Amino acid sequence: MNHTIEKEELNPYLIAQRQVDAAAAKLGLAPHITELLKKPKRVLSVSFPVKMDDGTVRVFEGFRSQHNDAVGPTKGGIRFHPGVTLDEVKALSMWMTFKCGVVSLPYGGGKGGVICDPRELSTSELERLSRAFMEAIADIVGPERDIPAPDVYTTPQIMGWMMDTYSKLRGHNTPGVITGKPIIIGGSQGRGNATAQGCVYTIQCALKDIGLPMEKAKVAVQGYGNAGRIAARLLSDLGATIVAVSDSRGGIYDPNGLDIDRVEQLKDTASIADYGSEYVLTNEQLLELDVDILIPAALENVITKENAPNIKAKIIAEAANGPTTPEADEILNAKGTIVIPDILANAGGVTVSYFEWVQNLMNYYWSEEEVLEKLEVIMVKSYDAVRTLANEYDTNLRTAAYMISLQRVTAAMQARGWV
Ligand SMILES: NC(=O)C1=CN([C@@H]2O[C@H](COP(=O)(O)OP(=O)(O)OC[C@H]3O[C@@H](n4cnc5c(N)ncnc54)[C@H](O)[C@@H]3O)[C@@H](O)[C@H]2O)C=CC1
Ligand SMILES: O=C(O)CCC(=O)C(=O)O
Repeated sequence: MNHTIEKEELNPYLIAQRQVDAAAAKLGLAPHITELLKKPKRVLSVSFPVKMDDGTVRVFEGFRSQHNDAVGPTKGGIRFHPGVTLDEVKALSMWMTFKCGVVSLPYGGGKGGVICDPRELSTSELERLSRAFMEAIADIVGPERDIPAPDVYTTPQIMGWMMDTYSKLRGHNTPGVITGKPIIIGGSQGRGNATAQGCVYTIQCALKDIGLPMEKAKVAVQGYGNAGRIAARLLSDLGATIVAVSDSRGGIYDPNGLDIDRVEQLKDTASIADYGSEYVLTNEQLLELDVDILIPAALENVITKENAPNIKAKIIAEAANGPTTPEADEILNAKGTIVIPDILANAGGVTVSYFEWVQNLMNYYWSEEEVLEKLEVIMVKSYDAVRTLANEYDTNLRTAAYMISLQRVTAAMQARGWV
């Protein structure tokens, strides 16, 4: 008997390349085009010193990957996390290219990351680290080159420090170098909620597809930060029942629905675990709950071939980037689970980042209503286009989303005479 269990590939860069291969094969793309789409155009790796409050100096390592700029300048967030790797940042930059393609933004994809744990740093250490990283990557970013934004454990305040550093280096105010800034220095109305709001628009489309009213939907959310916390709030306001949420320390579950006001208050003042010991569950258990909608909104590779067979949700809305492995995807597709892929489900963030950049370049600012109205049009139109193509090619939403993007980026590369 053969007891060999094949180990699942969890390197996000190799996973992103497999996703490109799957869509490229459906489109019949030439091998050299596929090869180009599977690698970043430019990667910068930096080490830089930061003075700690106790007088010592620590050296940090960070990366900025620019995947493809055929459609326009590269765009994508900066992650501060102890688990950041070069391959992760490369994958995230690829996903940004295809995300911008699905929602038709005039951008390519970029991403940055610093290996650090901001939860262990004081505010002044975090400020020095943020400014030092921006200084280290300043030569390759800029409003017409590559425009960063927030991602895991980075905030509007960090974007503000980075914009200030870049502006000082250039000798003039340059708000368009980064998005997700505080409103007072050129941030956009609606950017704070945008990732979650965009995700909610796509969930509304998917609920229509399966004929389930929002008021009857039970939801579990993994990750309680910018994407997950706001998604839980917005869905709760629309009448859904949020039965479980979690953060890096674990989760809470009440089959009758959590009191979202109380959860938010606990997150701000103590820990969500203080909701009550009888409600506590693990991040792994949360994924397998009997819910209608599951929103992974934390990190990569949480839905694998190990737990995919036990997942009961009818809809998985990937607020996080890369939460589902290709093997898990196959299992979920076979079960008929609707997986709204990351490059569509969480594209609301970069869409409003685009609006922020446009406002910075015009120096003319829009109301929150204008922003949300424009965001909804883009998200619904993009979902419909992906759904239509998926039906036409008898494939899943992820492959269809990639097909739309790959076609767009390929057309841009051809128009420039690259391929
Ligand atoms: N912020 C944005 O605009 C966008 C974020 N995303 C993606 O959404 C995901 C979350 O990002 P944000 O909400 O911005 O980050 P965040 O830093 O605001 O929140 C992250 C949340 O995840 C939790 N978390 C961390 N490790 C965890 C673990 N192992 N298990 C469960 N929870 C864990 C944290 O406690 C925190 O609640 C990431 O995959 C990010 O790339 C995607 C598009 C845009
Ligand atoms: O707002 C942006 O430019 C990008 C946000 C981001 O990093 C993402 O969509 O994964």
